[in-house]
Amino acid sequence: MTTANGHQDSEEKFTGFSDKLQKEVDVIKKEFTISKEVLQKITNHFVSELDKGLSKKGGNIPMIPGWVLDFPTGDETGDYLAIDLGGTNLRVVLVKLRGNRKFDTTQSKYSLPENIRTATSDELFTFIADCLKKFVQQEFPNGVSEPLPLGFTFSYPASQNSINEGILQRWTKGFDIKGMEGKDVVPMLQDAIKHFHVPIEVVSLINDTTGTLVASMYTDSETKMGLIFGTGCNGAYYDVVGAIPKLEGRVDTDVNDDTPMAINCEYGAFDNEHLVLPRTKYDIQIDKESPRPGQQSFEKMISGYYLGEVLRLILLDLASKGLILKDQDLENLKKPFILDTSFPAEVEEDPFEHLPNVKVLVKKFLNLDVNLEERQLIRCLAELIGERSSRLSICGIAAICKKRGYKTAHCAADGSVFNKYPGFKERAAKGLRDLFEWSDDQEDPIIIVPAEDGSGAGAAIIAALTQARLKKGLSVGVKK
Ligand SMILES: Nc1ncnc2c1ncn2[C@@H]1O[C@H](COP(=O)(O)OP(=O)(O)O)[C@@H](O)[C@H]1O
Ligand SMILES: O=P(O)(O)OC[C@H]1O[C@@H](O)[C@H](O)[C@@H](O)[C@@H]1O
Repeated sequence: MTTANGHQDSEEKFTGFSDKLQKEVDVIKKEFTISKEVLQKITNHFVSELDKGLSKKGGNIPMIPGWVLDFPTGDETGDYLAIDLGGTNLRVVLVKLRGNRKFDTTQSKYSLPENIRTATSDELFTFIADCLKKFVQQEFPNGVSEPLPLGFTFSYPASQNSINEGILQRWTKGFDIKGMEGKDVVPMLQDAIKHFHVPIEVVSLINDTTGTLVASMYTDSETKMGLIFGTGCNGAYYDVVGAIPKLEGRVDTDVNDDTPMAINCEYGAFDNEHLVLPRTKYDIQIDKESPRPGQQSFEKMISGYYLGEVLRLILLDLASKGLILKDQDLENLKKPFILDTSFPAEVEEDPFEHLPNVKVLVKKFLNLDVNLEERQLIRCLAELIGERSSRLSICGIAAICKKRGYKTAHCAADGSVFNKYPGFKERAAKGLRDLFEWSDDQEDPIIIVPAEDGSGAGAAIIAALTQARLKKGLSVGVKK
């Protein structure tokens, strides 16, 4: 019975799905559940793919040398600007490195304009330069005596022959700005900054995971990798130059086999050849309808840009079979990407048995009225999608540990899915325990910890490391 305020009263109990719906749920549950054995199989293939990415021949995973050739000491100092062009926001950060593993940051966050994913490159860099101009005027009202050094965090796969270069390999996360793939984005930013007469010099281009790695290492020397679970997914770690065959003969004389080299894995591209990941028909449809079909297979199953879309496709599928939402207007449900990942996240956070918050959420996002059975279904699907994302996400972590032989590690993670998706942290830790078969009575030797601000402080520290190398006449890229 429904009470006056539209909520189910406490008498009504959920007694299970109808037989036909239960059958569908059982199939979906099987497809979305990742067993320990499957985790282990995926991870072993992941290790060989990381190796392949560093080979001269290459493989699915780009494994991009990031030209960060030193570990942070924690004593770097100075004022640096950083910008972070992510999948959802542009952040501008002023970082004051204090040394002694301490830094302060001031930041402003600007939502990316709605159309930015398909705008022109001029519009993108004008938007960025305009945000920088506003920020510098706000933070330095009396102007600056010399151009501010800037670390540019560019969260897309960009090849680098040096630290101040970034040739966009391909767009990800639904971006499709023409004329930028294959081009160096650093001069594009520097030209826009000059055009707006902003006193800034772009010193380095980094990936947000490289920044996360370095910033977290600055404050925690146990850090072994930097990870992002946000709009997209990715990881960075330090290898050594001698273990990177594709760099053979390409480095300067001041670099030897033991020199550290930060690697931006770009592992969202893992298994583009579809050998091990258990893709469902919903994953296949998302890939087919994306601007870059065949790319970022791993990312499209686990990251923030897509989790809401997976849920939408399943609901639409079950509605089209007449199992749910009968006689309702599905106009909104038919709109791609109408559900961002905050939707399944908030569904999972509804603490009440009758899921009243789910009712409100579905009305708000989809303009649909859902009964108790449909609310329970949405909850069940959100949990399956969230659990699959968390468990698959640890395969990249485990693969880096196996490849580098790390028996213990602090894995520094950032991004809204890691920070805000309910249960992500616990589910990921459980996935690592399952995969490595650690006994329950021991402390987890490999743990995922909250990262420092990689795309802000990390970019600044890398700019500082780069300036220090240049001052000593050391190389910051392939030999001239
Ligand atoms: N409560 C939430 N739980 C999980 N994911 C969320 C939540 N809110 C937003 N998101 C997702 O997080 C992504 C934004 O990630 P974030 O790390 O904040 O930005 P960026 O990826 O640009 O660095 C979006 O895809 C969004 O759908
Ligand atoms: O911080 P975001 O926007 O979620 O990005 C995470 C990852 O998203 C991937 O799509 C990019 O190729 C990576 O470079 C990036 O690190």
